[in-house]
Amino acid sequence: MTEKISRASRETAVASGSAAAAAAPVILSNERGSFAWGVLAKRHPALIQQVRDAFPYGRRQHEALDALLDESSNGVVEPLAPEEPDHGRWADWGRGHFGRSWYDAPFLWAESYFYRRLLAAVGYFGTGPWQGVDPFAPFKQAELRGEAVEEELRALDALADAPAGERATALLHASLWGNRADLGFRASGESPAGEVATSALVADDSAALWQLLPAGASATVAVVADNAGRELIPDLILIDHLLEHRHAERVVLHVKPYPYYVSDAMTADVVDCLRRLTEAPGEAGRIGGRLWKGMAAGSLEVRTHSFFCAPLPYEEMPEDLRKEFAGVTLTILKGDLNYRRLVGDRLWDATTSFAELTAYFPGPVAALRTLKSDVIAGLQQGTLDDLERSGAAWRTSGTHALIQVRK
Ligand SMILES: O=P(O)(O)OC[C@@]1(O)O[C@H](CO)[C@@H](O)C1O
Repeated sequence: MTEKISRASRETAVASGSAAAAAAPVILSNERGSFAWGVLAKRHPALIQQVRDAFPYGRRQHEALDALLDESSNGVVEPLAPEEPDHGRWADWGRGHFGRSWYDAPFLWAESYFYRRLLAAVGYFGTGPWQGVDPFAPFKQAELRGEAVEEELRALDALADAPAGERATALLHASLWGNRADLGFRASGESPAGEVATSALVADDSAALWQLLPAGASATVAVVADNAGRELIPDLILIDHLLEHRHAERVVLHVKPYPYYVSDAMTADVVDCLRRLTEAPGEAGRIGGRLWKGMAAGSLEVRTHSFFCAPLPYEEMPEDLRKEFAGVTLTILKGDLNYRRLVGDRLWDATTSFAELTAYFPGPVAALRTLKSDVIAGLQQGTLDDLERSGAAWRTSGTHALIQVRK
């Protein structure tokens, strides 16, 4: 099966200095059969249904969900209600998209706005009884209680006595492939988290990553988390390894300030994962205990920023976040969405240099991502040729992954 690549627009390209950006169109969702189209046409309606089924919402929420389903399927983009706290910000970000089809807006914007509107529909920021109730919590919790997590935690016992290098690689890969566990995929019945015969790294700069973090160098590492549960657990285990083996003296874990992209991690999810770890027997429990203490001691700190839920590329990050990333030894960005925001949600020529695209980033940066959307850069020509020849849906199915580093 060959992939139908999303349609893209040069006109909607955001201003960017590089010539490569000028040539790489922004991804839209209006190409029927493309990945982006499928997200809006299938994944979003399925998600509305799942959220609706997961809570005993009242009439008001059901009506708002009906209206969102209708608008996003058949209508034009409507602004956020004036009483929503960030109405002004979204009015700015959405200029040019309101009154037009959702499918004609940049994919990144449309997806991001969909999640914001879903929160509005269920009253997440309202003053009523559903205020602050994460509509995705039941899915996250079920995953955390599931057999897969149980098994992954048990497997840590076998790794406890492995040589440090072997353990480091295994934990880095666990964090990387943990990104395949994305509840957004499951909303529409796709399953990148299943058994994958063709798993492969399309780029592997892990040697550069470890070079940036020699043991004992008092490094601070920023980890920008992606999904909760099955991804955040291995992220936390990797963080413990960095701290234990003195690759980092301090780790700052950045999470979302509110629910986003179904399974994205917030502070509450960090707490749930730490609790899951500490309550586990064996090595998992020991790791959980160390991390719990690390939070109190300041070697592990959780932070959040509204920019993490903004429909913008990292190139447009605000000054405070820029300073934050400039001040650390390495920033590790987890997941597909962070990758799209890091390099720009565009149809790059897949061999465009990753280092050039991320030159604006204020410090060394590593992307750990399974491939779940059309965006890809930094591939060797030979790798690209092999992937294209395979005929597989390698860009979007989550069967492939990458570790890319810009020093
Ligand atoms: O950032 P994650 O969790 O790795 O992936 C999120 C993600 O798979 O969800 C979208 C579809 O809903 C994709 O476009 C995408 O990037």
